[in-house]
Amino acid sequence: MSNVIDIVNLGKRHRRSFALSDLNFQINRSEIFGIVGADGSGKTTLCRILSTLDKPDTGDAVILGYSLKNQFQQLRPLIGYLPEKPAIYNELTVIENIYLVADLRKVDKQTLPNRNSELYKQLKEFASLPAQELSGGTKQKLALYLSTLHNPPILLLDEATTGLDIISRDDLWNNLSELQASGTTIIYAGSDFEEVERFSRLAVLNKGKMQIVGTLPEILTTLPDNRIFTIESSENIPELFRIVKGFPGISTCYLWKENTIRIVLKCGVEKFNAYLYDFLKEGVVVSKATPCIEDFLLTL
Ligand SMILES: Nc1ncnc2c1ncn2[C@@H]1O[C@H](COP(=O)(O)OP(=O)(O)OP(=O)(O)O)[C@@H](O)[C@H]1O
Repeated sequence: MSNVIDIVNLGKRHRRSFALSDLNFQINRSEIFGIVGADGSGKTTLCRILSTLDKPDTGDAVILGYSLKNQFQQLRPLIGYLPEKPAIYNELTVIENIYLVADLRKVDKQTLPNRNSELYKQLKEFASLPAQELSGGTKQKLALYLSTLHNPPILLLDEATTGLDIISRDDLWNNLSELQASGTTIIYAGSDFEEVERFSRLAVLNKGKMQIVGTLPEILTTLPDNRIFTIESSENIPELFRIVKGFPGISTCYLWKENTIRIVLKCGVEKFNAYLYDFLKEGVVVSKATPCIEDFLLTL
């Protein structure tokens, strides 16, 4: 598989501290590639650099054969970017927003119905509606259309499904799958861990550093499979949480669902069970769990 993005020693300084340091990885053609990390891990900074809006302070990325640092003008038409807060003119209608961006991108308006045609069809019924009257999901569809109407081979999205309901999310992902099938390379940055299964591969960022790159199963195999457990109880979860957290062999401990705590242990479960038994005689169920991305991120 050929790579379309080759990131080499990439770094970005904000004031005195590094928001990104020494990133190295490749993204292949037609991947849906995830950039995953906690808030503040550097996802937006990386998206802004890859979309040519910001320049790196160290290193470079070669995108479709062009240097990000030295040839960003040639790169701009090849990249679509859907930022966390898309630039949509609320007072303008859907079609006015589309025409405005078409003019800026020097795209012939006659060709618009053939560009990302399925999405165009979906938006057509709202053509004369001011953007401010659109639902969240339809507004995000408009934002996606605006960022792809110049048919970029690379599309970057930052937290694109945040705040959307499950139906709008699925809709957006269907649109992205269609773009991928037509050859677009998609890079999706987000902190919603439910989305990770949609990525062909992902890079995990932690405080601006690249922690790991791989498929989800590859990343999860780095976790100690026999040391991840859920603890369920029908009562006083905050007190149970405090007790569990006090166990010296805990690597990670977090609230998983309303009445379930999830843990990653540094030691065998027997020691943990013995510790727990000293505090609570009954009503607590400890079960082995299948590793998930949250276990990985919270163990960092
Ligand atoms: N313009 C800026 N000036 C100074 N510091 C900045 C600037 N932009 C980002 N930072 C800092 O850089 C780090 C990375 O921020 P960034 O927004 O890239 O992270 P993120 O993973 O996208 O977070 P979030 O998910 O909250 O948007 C943070 O510590 C942030 O405070």
